[in-house]
Order: sequence, then C-alpha cells, then structure tokens
Amino acid sequence: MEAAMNQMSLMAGALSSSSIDGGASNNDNNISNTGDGLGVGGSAGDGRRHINFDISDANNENDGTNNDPDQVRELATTTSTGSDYYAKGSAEVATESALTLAKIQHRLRLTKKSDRLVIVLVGLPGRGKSFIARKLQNFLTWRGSECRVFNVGKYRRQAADGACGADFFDSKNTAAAQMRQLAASLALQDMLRWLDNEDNSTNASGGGGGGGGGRTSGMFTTTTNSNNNMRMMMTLMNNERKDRVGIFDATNSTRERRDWVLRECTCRKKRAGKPTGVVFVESICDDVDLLNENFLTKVNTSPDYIGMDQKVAMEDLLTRVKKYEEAYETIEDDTQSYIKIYNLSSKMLVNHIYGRMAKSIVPALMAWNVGTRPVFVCRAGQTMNESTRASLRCSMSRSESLGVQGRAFRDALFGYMQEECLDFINRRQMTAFSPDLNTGTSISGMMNRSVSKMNFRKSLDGDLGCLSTIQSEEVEEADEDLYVGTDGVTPLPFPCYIMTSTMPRARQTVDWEDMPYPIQMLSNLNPLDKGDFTGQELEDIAVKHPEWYEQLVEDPFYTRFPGGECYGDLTSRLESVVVDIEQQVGPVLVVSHVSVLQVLVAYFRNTPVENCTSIALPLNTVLKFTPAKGGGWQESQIRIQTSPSNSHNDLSSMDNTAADANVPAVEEQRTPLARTPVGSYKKIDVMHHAGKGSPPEMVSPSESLPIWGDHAMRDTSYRRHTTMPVLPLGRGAL
Ligand SMILES: Nc1ncnc2c1ncn2[C@@H]1O[C@H](COP(=O)(O)OP(=O)(O)O)[C@@H](O)[C@H]1O
Ligand SMILES: O=P(O)(O)OC[C@H]1O[C@@](CO)(OP(=O)(O)O)[C@@H](O)[C@@H]1O
Repeated sequence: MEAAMNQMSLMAGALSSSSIDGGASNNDNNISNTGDGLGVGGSAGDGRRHINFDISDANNENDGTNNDPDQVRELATTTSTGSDYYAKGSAEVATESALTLAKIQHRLRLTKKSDRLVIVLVGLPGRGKSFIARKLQNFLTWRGSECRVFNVGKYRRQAADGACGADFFDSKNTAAAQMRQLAASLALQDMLRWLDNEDNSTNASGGGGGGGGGRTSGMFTTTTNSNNNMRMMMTLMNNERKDRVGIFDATNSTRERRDWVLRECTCRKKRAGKPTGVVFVESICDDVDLLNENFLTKVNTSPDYIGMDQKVAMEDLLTRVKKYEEAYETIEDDTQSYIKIYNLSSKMLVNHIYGRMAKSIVPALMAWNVGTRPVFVCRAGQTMNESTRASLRCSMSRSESLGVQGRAFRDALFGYMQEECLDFINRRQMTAFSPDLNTGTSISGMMNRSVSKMNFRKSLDGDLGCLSTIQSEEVEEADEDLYVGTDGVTPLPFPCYIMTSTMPRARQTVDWEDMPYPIQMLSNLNPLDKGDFTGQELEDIAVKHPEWYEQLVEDPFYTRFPGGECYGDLTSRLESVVVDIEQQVGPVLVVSHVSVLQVLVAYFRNTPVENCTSIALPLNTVLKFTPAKGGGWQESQIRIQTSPSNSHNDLSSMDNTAADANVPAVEEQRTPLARTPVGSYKKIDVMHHAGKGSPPEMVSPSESLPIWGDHAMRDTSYRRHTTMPVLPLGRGAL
C-alpha cells in the first residue's frame, strides 16, 4: 500500500515538473506562444498529435495550466490529442505475447465444448438451492438441453429410511456422515450414468426431479399413423443429439466434498472420452428476515417435517443449520469455475465462467426472482376476419392493421389488464405492509396509487402500528416512475411492463390512446420468419414443395423455411425475451403471434420446447402465468368477450366487412378511446391449471398433429379438418 502511494506521488511529481518546464520543446508538449489561446497542434512527424499551450493566457497564470472550466471542457471534447485512444483504442493489429497466449489457453480449456455439464449447487439449508435447481432445469430444458436434477436429500431419506433429526447432520457424527456420503455417492453415480446416456429410465432413479426432458415424453408416443411415428423417431434422434446437463443438488458445503465431486466428474482415467464441464453455483444469504421466511417455507414443505408440529420442526431445522454452519466452507478455489449468488441475486460473483454459462445461464440467474408478479400473454388482435379475406381473395400481409374485432379486443384488453394489475398491486401492497412477514417475500414491489400514502401511514400508525417499515419508503419510491407515462407527466392507470412485436397489429393491440405506456417493441417477438414462403398457405406449399413439406411434417421444430427460420431459431431469439420477462417484479404483458407464443408458453408450462408446435392459442384469449412457490408457473386462460359496440370505437357502427376491408397499406383508423374503457370486456371460460405438463383443456389440441403458424385470422383452438388427407392443417395454418 505504502509502496503504491510512493509510486503515485512520484508520478505526480513527474507530471508537475513536466508542466513547469513545459517550455521545453518536445514532441509530447509542443508549447507555442501564438497568442490565440490554447489550440490544437498539428500532427507531429511521428504520428502523435500535439497541443499548443498559450502561456500568455491570464487563466493560466503562466504556469502552463488552464483553470477556465469552459475552455477545459471545450478542449476535452474537441482536441484529438490522445482522445482517439479513448474513443477508438489503438488501430494497430493486436499481438499475442506468450503471457496472453497462456491466459487464453487457460480460458480455452475451461470453454472447451463438452456435451456434458454438471452444475453443482452449494449452500447452507434454506438458501434457495432447490429453487435455483428447478429454475435451471426448466430453462435449460426449454432452450434445448436434456437436464435433470439429482437431489441428494431424496437419496439420504432412502438411505436413512426416512426423515433424520438435526444430530444426523453433525459432522462429528461419523456413522451419519458415512450415510450422507453414501447418499451423495449414489446420487452422483446416477447422475454420471445419466449424463453418459447409460441410464434409460425416464425419471432420475430415486433422486431425480424427473423433468421436462423425458426422452419419449410428449404427444408423439400416443399416435399411430406413419407421419407421427416418423416424428417420434425425429424427436428421439433430436434427443440423442442434445447436450446433457446434470444438476447436483446438495449442500456440498465442504471443500473436501466439492473436490470429490469435481474429481468424480472429470477424472481423465475413469471418464476417458466423456468430457464433462463442472460449474459450482453457491447461494449465500445472510438476510435474517429472508432466512426466517425461507426456513418457514422449508418446514412447511420439506418431507423431513411432514406431520411435525411447526415449532418443533423449526427448532430442529435451526439446529440442523447450525450443525452445517460449523463445517461450512465457502468456495475459495479460484482455479475452479464458480458463480456466487448473494441474497436473491442482489450481488453476484462470477469466476472462470465462459461459453454457454456466460451467455445464457448467468443472465438467467441474475433475472430469476421470487416475486409474485403475473405474466400475461396474448395474440395480437384480429386484422380482418376470414370470410372477408376469402371474399377479397387476399393473403395476409405483415403490415396489416387491426380491424373492428381487433380494436374491440384492444379496448377489452385494457379493461381486463387494469383490473388484473390493480388487483395484483393491491394484494402486494397488503403483503408488503402485512405484520406477518412470513406470508410473502421481502422483495420490493410496487405501491398502488389507488391507496394513498396517507392511508398507508394511517394503517401503519393505527391498526398495524407494530409493523416493520422496512419496505414502506423503498416500495413507494422505487416504483413511483412506473405510474408515469413516457411523456414524464401523464399518470398511468396501472403499472405494467408491455412487450410487443414490431408488427403494427401487435403494437396497436396496446395502443390505448392517451395512455403513454412505455412499450418495448421487439423484433425478437416477430412471428417465425417463413422466408420464401411468407404469405403462402400451407396447402399451396404442400403442393408446390412436397419434399420440403414432408420434412416439415416429420420434424416441425427443426425444419427451416427456405431463407427463413425454424422453431429452433425462434427459440434462440426468444431467450433474451424470457430473461427480460423473468427479471420483472411488476406485471408483464406480451402481445405477439402464434409461433412466438407457442415457444414462450412451452417455457411457462415447463414442457420441452420441441413439442410446442402443438400448443393452440385462441384469439381473444389471455394466458395468465402466476409464479408458483417452487419456481414454476400456474396457468389460467381467460377468454375475453369483446363487443365492438362497447369499444368507444368510431368505426363500431360499420359492419365487419367494410371495416375489415381496411387492409394492407391502409393506416389504422385511430379511435379516440382516451376515456378508460373499463367494463368493455367480459371474462368467459376462465380455466385454471396448477400442475406442469398438460395445459388446461380449453386449448388442449384434441389430436396430436402440430399446429404451425401465425395466420392472424385463424383461431387455432378450433382447427378445421381439411378433406386433403396429407395435410395436418386447413387453410391459413401458416
Ligand atoms: N437466491 C436465493 N437466496 C435466498 N433464498 C432464495 C433464493 N432463491 C429462492 N429462495 C427462497 O428460498 C426458500 C427455500 O428454498 P429451497 O430451494 O428449499 O432451499 P435449499 O434447497 O437451499 O434448502 C424458497 O422459499 C425460495 O423462495
Ligand atoms: O449431502 P449434503 O451436502 O449434506 O446435502 C444433502 C442434504 O441437503 C439437505 C440439507 O438440509 O437439504 P434438502 O433436503 O433441503 O436438499 C438434506 O436433505 C440432505 O441430506
């Protein structure tokens, strides 16, 4: 430290002496007494640029310095001497020294592409390890890996024949320690066997979390026709191609244990030809309130405490945690790849993390939170109805605007969203200020404008006077902005993070006039790019390009449209959207199109994305996903009855045909709906779905044929059957 200080003062000395004897003419400080103020010198022969200081300037007081802030600012922004370096860096071709080469080699070793990855969770009990494991499994399965969680606790309960008391977790209890090691060892063996594809069971034996990546799971197994058999084979082949990620869920709380896991996974001798990457993810939490809440959750949900009195169970868990704390060693070996997550990702430390971990998993880990905000997704409103389109004999254009039905849906959607979002905010506000801190999480949320600050204060000082005010100020201030429109002035009736594609019909579906919502228009949310086949009907493609069509039927997920995309490509571009949705702590609305929503819904349903082409998405329906405690999502579907006559729409008196004829290249008829169209919607058929896997019946396809496409007019929940036997779909399926 002292040496560094000395060095700094030496440098300062050198600098000041150079400015004092700045009169000396050298190539770095060419000082000229030109009388026209500080100016930029010309280019020196050596390529460097020089500044000419005018030492006659009064501000300089003849000491070569300049105290005029305006001049300094102007110079700083206009002179190019040295500033090119900061703007662009050196233009010289980069060179590699032996040192940088060695560093890169090290990085390469850790980036090496291996088809197998092991993520080892680390942390004391109640730190969210299993929560993180489940989120990881869902995310990685969705984005195309086979992923399975191996929870050592399950093996331990098998080995110990049931639940174990706190003493079992004492590191000095040698018999128990042996049993714990046995459980870990069995789980690890199973994980490695599964990673090496030597385990053909569909569930992780004994300890695995099962998972969306089941090898023969999904709709394809139940069908009998040859197309479907072919597709089943394609699915199996695709699964064979997939990389595998095993998640080892235990406390892994000592260095010895972690080193053992690392050795077992990477031992060159034992695992020759099976390269496996290992990354540790340690969850650290010292927020006492949060921990209390987590422990309560554990006591209420862990199989170890079933049927036990809550108080007794809590005491046992706290003693168990203490035993673990006595032996706990945080990760310190910087030669290993690891990520440390502190207090709900409020801080993260990332060490030797490259490749897909850096690209996908780190952003996802940063985004996940335990907030309870709902996510709403729906298709853009209708442009023109099918009979109109048929009579006009025109195909769908991407730039079409909303028709009468679409505008009615837009208005109805506003009413629905307002009710939902305000209801959410009201409930969260009550939780944030509830005296029972155990009922929710301590994550900051938004305040509801509809309940005034004064009422809050009153409730805090009055009935709920004993409350901790930890959140009050933070909650209010952090989210104030969410209630103000993009113009910075107009108050918004409810807070919502809105994302749409760049298609006019999607943007117009949330075009609630006079309500300047900050809307994220993202091309990532645009429909599947059908390349050369854009605008063509599936029947026509089948006739004109039978070979390509057959391939599509066989492998709907990976067959790429000529010059366009396949669903696999679409999934890649939706990864950042998923992360963006996950990181929100307030309500989110996504307005997009069938193909995109199929992929997104697969994520929320925790089903393999390859099967998403069979997900039906009816028009005028909102799919609402609410976070479940364990990290998954509960689904409900709300069909919204729209009524054009309710929509304050100046076109509402026109008949559908006339209004819907307002198609491509015609600008949308703007409708003055400034007045909140509350009540202009009616919920019908609200379907709830709590588990994972199969969706609510309403949109569950009655057969296992895929549904492709984004045809705006086609309501895919009511597919019509064509008389053409080779076609899985009717007209308009694309
Ligand atoms: N990053 C985190 N830090 C702290 N707590 C978390 C985190 N993520 C989730 N939680 C919460 O921790 C609680 C306990 O989660 P669990 O996964 O059972 O813990 P563990 O497996 O570490 O014993 C859950 O209620 C969850 O909401
Ligand atoms: O083998 P270690 O690293 O102790 O970790 C596994 C243990 O993790 C524990 C720690 O409490 O948690 P959990 O069941 O919640 O996943 C025990 O069930 C389990 O025996």
